[in-house]
Amino acid sequence: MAEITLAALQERQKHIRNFSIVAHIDHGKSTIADRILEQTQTVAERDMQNQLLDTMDLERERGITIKLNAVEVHYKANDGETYIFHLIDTPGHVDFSYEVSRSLAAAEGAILVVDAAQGVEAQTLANVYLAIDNDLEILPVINKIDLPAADPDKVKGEIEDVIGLDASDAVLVSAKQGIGIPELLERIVSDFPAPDGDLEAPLRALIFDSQYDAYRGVVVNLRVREGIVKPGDRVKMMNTGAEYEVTEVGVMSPDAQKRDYLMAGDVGYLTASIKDIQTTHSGDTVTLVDNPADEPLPGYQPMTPMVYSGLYPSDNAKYGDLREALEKLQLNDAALTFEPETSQALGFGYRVGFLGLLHMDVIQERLEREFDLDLVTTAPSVTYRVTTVDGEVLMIENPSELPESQQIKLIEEPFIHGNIMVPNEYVGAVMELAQRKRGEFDTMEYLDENRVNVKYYLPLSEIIFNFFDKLKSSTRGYASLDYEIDGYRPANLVKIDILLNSEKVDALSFIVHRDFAAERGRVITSKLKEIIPRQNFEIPVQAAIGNKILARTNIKAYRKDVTSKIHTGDPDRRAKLLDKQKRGKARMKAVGTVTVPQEAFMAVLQTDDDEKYARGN
Ligand SMILES: Nc1nc2c(ncn2[C@@H]2O[C@H](COP(=O)(O)OP(=O)(O)OP(=O)(O)O)[C@@H](O)[C@H]2O)c(=O)[nH]1
Repeated sequence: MAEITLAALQERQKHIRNFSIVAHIDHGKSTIADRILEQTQTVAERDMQNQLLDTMDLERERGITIKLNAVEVHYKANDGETYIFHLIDTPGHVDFSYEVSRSLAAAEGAILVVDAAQGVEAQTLANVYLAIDNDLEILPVINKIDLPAADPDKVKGEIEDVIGLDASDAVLVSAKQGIGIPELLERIVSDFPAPDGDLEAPLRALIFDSQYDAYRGVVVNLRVREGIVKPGDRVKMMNTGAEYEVTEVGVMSPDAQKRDYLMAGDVGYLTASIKDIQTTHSGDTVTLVDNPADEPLPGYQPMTPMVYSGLYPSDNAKYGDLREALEKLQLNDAALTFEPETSQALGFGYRVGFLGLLHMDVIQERLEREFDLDLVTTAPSVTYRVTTVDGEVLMIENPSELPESQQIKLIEEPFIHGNIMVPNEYVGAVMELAQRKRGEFDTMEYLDENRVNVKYYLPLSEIIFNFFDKLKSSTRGYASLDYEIDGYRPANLVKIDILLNSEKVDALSFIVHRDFAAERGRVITSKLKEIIPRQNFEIPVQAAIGNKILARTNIKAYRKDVTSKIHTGDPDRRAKLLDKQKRGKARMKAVGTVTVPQEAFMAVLQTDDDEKYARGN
């Protein structure tokens, strides 16, 4: 370390380029990242696989990026110099946009990828505005120019008209065929600025993510803004005040590589035998104990969860394990929030806040896979704002906690303002759907001669449940949606309780608009009848508002045991089915006298038109 001069470090800093890739989902971010890794020989050809930066199994299986990933790449440019790129891949789905904003805070530039055949979509806009808000230099890239339907000139026009960015010299790329990647690499060098943090200032490094490693403790991912950090330094987390001695620093390339130091401009990781996960928060600033900075860097806006759901271990003895798992996951997912809750039906669990249903799905699956837990999850709910007759204002995250109707003066629900981008011919279908979901039309803007941005105000509860799937199916996949929260609006809402064998099951209660109550009550009771296995006595299933029964059906008593027989000769298939049964059984909960499978808690999400869709009407 001693022989490295300040001038050498400054020279190195001039060769750093930190950038992120933003795009609408499926426009090709991960494929472009793969090509960059390949052409800079960051990964040997034999180790190359698709979606290299999507390291979680879940990401590969679903073909989506969930987590941001930062990787260091060395590129020898046409000017003969070698540049250090820190490439930060980000997710495209709206549920994960907080990951996008975190990665943008670590970069100076953003590659904006737009599909040459699809053009600008809703999340293209949302993500590029995040980049513009972060003062990043933006380099437009038009990808998939190999497609027969590609129309790069039209897409350039859209980038200029809709986003207001000069796209005349956008890089034309086919990530699939490797076309345009050499030009893209040169443009990264010429268009993006080098970081300019003061190397001699006290250390200030922004934590943008972290993971828990059983051996090394918390691995902190950071962007060094000023100063230098190296092993042996005593560091301090400026917000939590915790102090540690650094054991290792390094970068991901794409595997972890130790370094002697990280300096202003670098994006890398640090370990310090941090076992207490509560001390390390994304958005906190790391400084040196001996030479501390005066002020922390601006952190991140805390995320407000959009949906809440109850998570309960199937086996009550695993309650402590669930808490530990949630704490560890929170380290890696700053948007996850949770607090203890109890349910008469399900016992001890947690009310967990998510950014959307995909986020919920991902968290649930990570808890089950990475922490080996079997969970029962209750139907997701938005947060309702209730004003009582006494003037008290309550935020209700759990429908079963809604006060009795005579105590309620006003119930309000969250609304969103949505941009729905769609070809002309589907505008009618979009409006019909939005109207059916209690939407209020705002305005409509033409993107070009055959595409429109339709703007609606809609209840968040309708959006998170199944609006997006409906939107896709009624526009043959052409519509894209992005939204932001637009505050609370009063609504005529009621709570529906479900009774099994005349006992109220608190975990099955839900809140719905009064106009849809009777219909939903009917759909749900018949759905529960299908899902809940027969037992040796008849089970009445009822939906009620207060004492008023809306719908009722009966689950007949069984006559013989049908579950024990599996009619298949194939031993593999038999083993698989048995395994499924075992897992299925683990996810059942005995509620009073009735055994309720996990699916039943999600039946609430079914609406009558789901049934119609399922029947193809
Ligand atoms: N024809 C063609 N297909 C491409 C090209 N680039 C990517 N694709 C395909 O487009 C699909 C989406 O690519 P990804 O790289 O996973 O997209 P992404 O933007 O990273 O998606 P998320 O990570 O889920 O947000 C994949 O099926 C790719 O094979 C291209 O240049 N040409």
